Amino acid sequence: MRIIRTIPELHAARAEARAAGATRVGFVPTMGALHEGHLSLLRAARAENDVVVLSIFVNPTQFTDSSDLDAYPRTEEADAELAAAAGVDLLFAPDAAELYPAGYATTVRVAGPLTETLEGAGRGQGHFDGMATIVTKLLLAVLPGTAYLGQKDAQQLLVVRRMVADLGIPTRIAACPTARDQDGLALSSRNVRLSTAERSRALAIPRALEAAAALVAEGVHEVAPLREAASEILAAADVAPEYLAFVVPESLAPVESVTGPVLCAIAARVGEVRLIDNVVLTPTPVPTKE
Ligand SMILES: Nc1ncnc2c1ncn2[C@@H]1O[C@H](COP(=O)(O)OP(=O)(O)OP(=O)(O)O)[C@@H](O)[C@H]1O
Ligand SMILES: CC(C)(CO)[C@@H](O)C(=O)[O-]
Ligand code: BAL
Repeated sequence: MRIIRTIPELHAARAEARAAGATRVGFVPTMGALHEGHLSLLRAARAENDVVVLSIFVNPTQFTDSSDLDAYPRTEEADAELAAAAGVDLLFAPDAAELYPAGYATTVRVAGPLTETLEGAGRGQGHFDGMATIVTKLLLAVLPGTAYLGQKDAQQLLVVRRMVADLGIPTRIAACPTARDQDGLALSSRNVRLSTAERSRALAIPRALEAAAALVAEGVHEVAPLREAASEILAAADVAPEYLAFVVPESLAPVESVTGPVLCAIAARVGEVRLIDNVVLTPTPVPTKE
């Protein structure tokens, strides 16, 4: 595995690989502090490509809360070991000056409801502006055929897909399922900042999602009772959601009943740590009469 710090070096490594006959380039963008969720993305990339590129960059422009940026875990050495073991060929780990040199002045903005609601409302428009900008820059630096993103950040996935389509970036965006700990908590780099007590309270988030999914499986399709059941579980753990949303997965428009796939998404602060998770609810088919 080669560790690469600059964009020209990355372009050269890419050209070298292509000259050697490696045509399929898979890319996994991350902010590091790698966990099994990231590794599942790398496995998907490894299975489908000749060259796997991983980027690790804690992008300052997508953090709208400076204490969140300061506290973001950074574990570069352990990350490099995990990446090499996962079969990464090129680890792109630039510093901020490489991606935002003096005089940098360009922002990529995906406008409209995809970025105004949920995470956009909670973290501010700057979050998705910073994310879209860095993902564009990373895609241009890596020029991958496929980029692998996690469904845990469902809204990010939608925003990236919109942006790639709008800008005509020739990269397929592959969505990978959310990897969870055995107890159901979605893996997240921020989980290391939870105390033991906070971590057990945080379990209310996947349990609330599971409760909504279980009710749908039992044939409850109105959102009101689903919301009530999920809210009760969160409240019992003293977790106040920033949002508990039931929305159309492609448009994020709110729904009142589950007549097709519905994204149920939660953001909640547990102690100092803001966590997100989601599940797609699918209505049970109505049995047809003989
Ligand atoms: N549990 C998970 N399962 C699958 N993919 C994940 C998981 N957690 C993160 N990812 C994906 O990994 C990529 C990099 O995410 P990132 O580095 O922000 O990790 P993270 O653990 O989500 O961090 P944080 O939750 O602290 O923002 C994103 O595409 C994200 O959706
Ligand atoms: C896609 C990403 C690497 C851009 O900084 C980040 O938002 C993340 O880790 O999900
Ligand atoms: N996991 C999405 C990137 C972020 O939290 O900023």
